[in-house]
Parts: sequence; C-alpha cells; structure tokens
Amino acid sequence: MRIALIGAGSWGTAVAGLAAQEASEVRVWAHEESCAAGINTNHVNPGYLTDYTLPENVIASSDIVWALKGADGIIFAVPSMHLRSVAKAARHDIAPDTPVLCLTKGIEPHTGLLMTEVIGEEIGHPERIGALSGPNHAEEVCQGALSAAVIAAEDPHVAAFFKDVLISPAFRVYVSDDITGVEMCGAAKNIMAIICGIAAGSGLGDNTLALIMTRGLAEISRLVHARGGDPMTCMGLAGMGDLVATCTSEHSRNRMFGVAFAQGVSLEAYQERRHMVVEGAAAAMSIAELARSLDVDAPLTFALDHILWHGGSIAESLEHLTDRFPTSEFYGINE
Ligand SMILES: NC(=O)C1=CN([C@@H]2O[C@H](COP(=O)(O)OP(=O)(O)OC[C@H]3O[C@@H](n4cnc5c(N)ncnc54)[C@H](O)[C@@H]3O)[C@@H](O)[C@H]2O)C=CC1
Ligand SMILES: O=C(CO)COP(=O)(O)O
Repeated sequence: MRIALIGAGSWGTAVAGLAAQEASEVRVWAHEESCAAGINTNHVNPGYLTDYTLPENVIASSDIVWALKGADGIIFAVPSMHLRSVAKAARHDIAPDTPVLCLTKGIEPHTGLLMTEVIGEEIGHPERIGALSGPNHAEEVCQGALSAAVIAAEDPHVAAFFKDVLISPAFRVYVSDDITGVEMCGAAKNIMAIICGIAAGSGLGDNTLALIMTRGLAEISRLVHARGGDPMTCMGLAGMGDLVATCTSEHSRNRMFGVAFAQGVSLEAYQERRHMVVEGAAAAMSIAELARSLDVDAPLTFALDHILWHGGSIAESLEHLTDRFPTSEFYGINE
C-alpha cells in the first residue's frame, strides 16, 4: 500500500512516520526542496522535528505529481492558508475514488468553509474526504508517546481505511460521523489557546486559565451547533481533549504565541522566528466572521479578533469581557 502525505511540516512528518508502520511506502510532498532532500538522505526532516528519524520507507520530493502517483490514500497536512492552492495543484493527479484525509485545522476566511470542504471544492467527490483531529502534538506523537485522535468522515469506509493505516498501540484512533463538529472544534480551540497564552503572559493565574477553557468550550459548542454539528463532539478528543492539550502544553505554538504577544511580540515577528504556523490567529478572524453570519455569541473569539486584527488592547478587551452579565451556563447549545 502506498500513502501520499502532502505537507512536510511537523504534523505531516510525524504522521508520515505513523503511516509507514502499515504502508509499504509513504511518499511525502514537501514545499521546501531542502526538507525533501534531508528526508531522502538522512531520514530526518531538517526543517521540522529534527530529533526524529523517519522510517526508511518514507521518501520525499517537492514534486507533487510524483508524491500522488499510485497513492491508495492521500493525507493533506498543509497549513490552512495554503490548503486551497495545494489542493488545486493536486486536483488532476487524484483519482475520484481515492480516500483523502485532512489534518489541517482552520476555517477558510470569507467563505466560512471547513478544511475538508475546501479540499472537496478543489478535487471533487467530497464524500471520500475525512478529517483527523485530537490532542496530538507532533513532538510527542513522533516519539511514540501514548496519544489518541478521532477520524470523522461521512463515509465510514473512509474513516476505517485511515484508522487501519494510522492505528498502533501508542496511537489510538476513534471514529465519528460528525465531520462538522470535529473540524469546528479543531479550528476554534486554537483561539482559546492563544487567549490562555495571553492570560498567562499577563500574569493571570490557573483559575483564569480554567475559566477561559471552560467558557471557551461552551463557545465552541455554540459554534458547532450553529454550523450543524453535534455539540456532544465537544466532549471528545477533538473538543475537550485538544482544548486541554493546546491550552496547557509547552509544545503549543498557539499558546506560546499568546504568551509572547502579551510580552509585546507581534504575530509577524513570532512566525518569522519560529517558522511555524499559528493557526489560531487566522481562525480568530475567520471564526469571528462565521459567528457573526450565524448570529452566534462568541465573545472570546470576538475579543481575540479585535486584539489581533483591529488594534484592540488586551486591557480593553478584558474589561469588555468581564463587563458582560453572566446568564445561563449552556445557553445557545440545546435550543
Ligand atoms: N504541529 C502539530 O503538532 C499539529 C499540527 N496540526 C495542524 O496541521 C497543519 C500543519 O501544521 P504543521 O505541520 O504543524 O506545520 P508547521 O508549522 O510545522 O510547518 C509549516 C508548514 O507550512 C509549509 N509551507 C510554508 N509555505 C508554504 C506554501 N507556500 N505552500 C504550502 N506549504 C507551505 C511548510 O513547508 C511546512 O510544511 C496545521 O493546520 C496545524 O494546525 C494538527 C495537529 C497537530
Ligand atoms: O493542533 C495542534 C495540536 O493538536 C497544534 O496546535 P498547537 O501547537 O497550538 O497546540
């Protein structure tokens, strides 16, 4: 069996290693030629996860046609801002019945589309496209630390196919049919992680972090419900699981960016320094747009959008948030 892994950042690299346990060959497409060369020569990606040695059946190229050739399954792991252009470039080299899995976490700005919907618009046959999400930092998964994820797909055969490819004693894979809920949770939790980072970087304590995570989860549940997903998904790996991991972990780019931002580092400077995507920044904008269009009350998302993209101050946003009159804890989720 041959798997194509489109994207050689941290997560694509770690998941290539997982897939290589089941597949006879994993072909990785890397945006940077140097990443492909390092994987082929030393079995190490020189750009990401540099302490991790990939299995020898993982090979790479910056030629996407080569990567897709003869693939029995295709996994997309590119940042959200590049997903549409990469899927467009791949469209003529993907057979209509090849199962596809999306690892990207985000919502497309202006369209409000989920990442699987973006891929579906470009390559067609959206029913064969699933999404994987959960509390999975690449740095831990590649070292075999016990982790779990959920794969959501409309077609259960697609979820079962990728579950068989990726599951191992150290990487537990559950399945779901709530693709909307799983993808909304994966995109929105990054916003809460940045806010937790800002709070921690501003000297606020553990009570505040727990407050942000809990009210964040209620906000995510309202968004999931309004977008047509199942709020129960928020209790699972893609919801609470990933929220806890990303809001508390030292590996979280989103949380660490929030800490740095509170100390005066700009988004551009942070991304330039780390060469890593901070998906929650883009998600603050795209999910704020989506929430307004769906008439969802999303105060934490609106606050981060205001701070990052409209010049709002942290102090002013905190004052605005704490001025709100608390109502029923779970409003907007059941009705
Ligand atoms: N890192 C992690 O532990 C996890 C990441 N994810 C998600 O996976 C997705 C990919 O993130 P990472 O692998 O962490 O990325 P990363 O931040 O480690 O690396 C950035 C990636 O962007 C690529 N890139 C840069 N410019 C590009 C362009 N013009 N066109 C196409 N690709 C370009 C780079 O080649 C590299 O693959 C994101 O949506 C992220 O939220 C999900 C779960 C875990
Ligand atoms: O989605 C991720 C982990 O599940 C990666 O995002 P963070 O690095 O911000 O946690």
